[in-house]
Amino acid sequence: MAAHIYPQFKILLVDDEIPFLRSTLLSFERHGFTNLVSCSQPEQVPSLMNEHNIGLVLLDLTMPNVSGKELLTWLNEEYPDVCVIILSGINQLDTAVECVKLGAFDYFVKTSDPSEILEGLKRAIRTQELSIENQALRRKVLSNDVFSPEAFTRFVTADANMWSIFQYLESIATTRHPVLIMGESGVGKELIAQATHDLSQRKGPLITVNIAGLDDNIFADTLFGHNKGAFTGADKDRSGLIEKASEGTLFLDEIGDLSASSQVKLLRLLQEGEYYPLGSDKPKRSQARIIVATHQNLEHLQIEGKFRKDLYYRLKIHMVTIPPLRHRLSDLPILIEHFIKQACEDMSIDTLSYDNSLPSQLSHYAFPGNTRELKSLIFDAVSRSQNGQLNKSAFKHLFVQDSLLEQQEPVAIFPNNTRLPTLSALADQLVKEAMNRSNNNQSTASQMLGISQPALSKRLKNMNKTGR
Ligand SMILES: Nc1ncnc2c1ncn2[C@@H]1O[C@H](COP(=O)(O)OP(=O)(O)OP(=O)(O)O)[C@@H](O)[C@H]1O
Repeated sequence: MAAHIYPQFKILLVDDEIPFLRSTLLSFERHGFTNLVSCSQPEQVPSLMNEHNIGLVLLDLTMPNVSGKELLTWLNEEYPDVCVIILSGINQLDTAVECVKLGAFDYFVKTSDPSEILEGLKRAIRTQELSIENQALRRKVLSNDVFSPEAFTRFVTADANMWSIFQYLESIATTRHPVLIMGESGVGKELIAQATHDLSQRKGPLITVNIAGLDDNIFADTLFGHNKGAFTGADKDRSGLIEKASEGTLFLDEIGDLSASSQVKLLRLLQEGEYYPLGSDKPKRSQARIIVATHQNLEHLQIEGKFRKDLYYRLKIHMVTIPPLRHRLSDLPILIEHFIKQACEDMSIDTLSYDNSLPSQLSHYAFPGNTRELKSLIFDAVSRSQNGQLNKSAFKHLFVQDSLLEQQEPVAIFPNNTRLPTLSALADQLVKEAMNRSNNNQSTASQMLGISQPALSKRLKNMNKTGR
């Protein structure tokens, strides 16, 4: 199988000592750093920098013709975005300090423990990756475009916040860092994971594992596989899902349910890129990209001691929170339309017409089950429909709650002994709340408030003018 190319930019090794160059290249390759280029003649560096997409340079200090310090100064001026690590035969503090002042990212003595040099290499790669992602993000924010909208076609939305999330996901889609997707149940996290995988340009598949209910052994067996004889019944070697996802993405759903010991295994996988099949003491390397999702608040779980802090911080390098449907009310009309069409196609019936006021009627409902709930309501309504018209009886129970609310005695929301707000202050508050809930969509907010859109617009202008 062809080795996975990592990192996304090239690492250039410059050293006139050819045996050291060879052994370093071999060691890097063995540890999964395969995107390498090397040279033993420092005067070739400018043309190599020109030819390749180099993000990191490892530089020897003492070389004939051009010294490492001269090259370092040149690189810093010509390629300020490139990270330089000095690998020197000299163990002198003042030389190290001087190199850092000249712009080196790190300094190692060649005789250092190889694992220290590897750790330094990983740090430099991480820093470069984050800097590349930041630049991509900045470009996205400035251009305000989603370049591959087709990746998000399955996630139907007109919501501005969702488009910002798409932009963000697009800019980080090709990195190796994990992505954490948060949001209430049914908001579409799995669709977002799929879109992120589609954008990642990875050749392999998206493999989904639902963590909920998996104990530590089943988690390890499912993900990492086992060797023959690892436990009773393990009559042959079996590879885990992580291997199936090696050229692609592993999506771990319901990550908040991961047991404490499984959290340690996942952390090791993320930190070292390594895992052990059950019954094996030989680690295997994994190149799979990890995406995780949860409907729980991971930060709270971490504060309560139920989720490891180090794992949480690893996972949240790239994090998105999908807003609940009740905060994306402007999506209701297109989602209703979309699900009616989908249901009619599934049930092989002609598309149905429906009452225009349906989105605004449904906008009063909180949708605790989010888009999944809306989808099943619409499918239910379509299945009960006749005569080309959507049957609204499937929504009746939602409206009953509203009419009950209207019949109820008003709840005392102002304590007896406090001053009442004026009518206009209260109206302003209501307007702000409706704008908030509708994500600043005036048409949806006006429906919630029971006034026309021009009336709301006028009110908002007045509030702005008077600074309310
Ligand atoms: N914006 C959307 N457009 C179209 N379909 C959607 C959208 N959001 C969710 N759905 C549909 O709703 C259902 C639930 O979505 P999904 O499984 O992605 O949610 P989830 O957030 O992963 O839920 P859970 O937390 O329960 O795993 C799916 O059938 C999905 O296709």
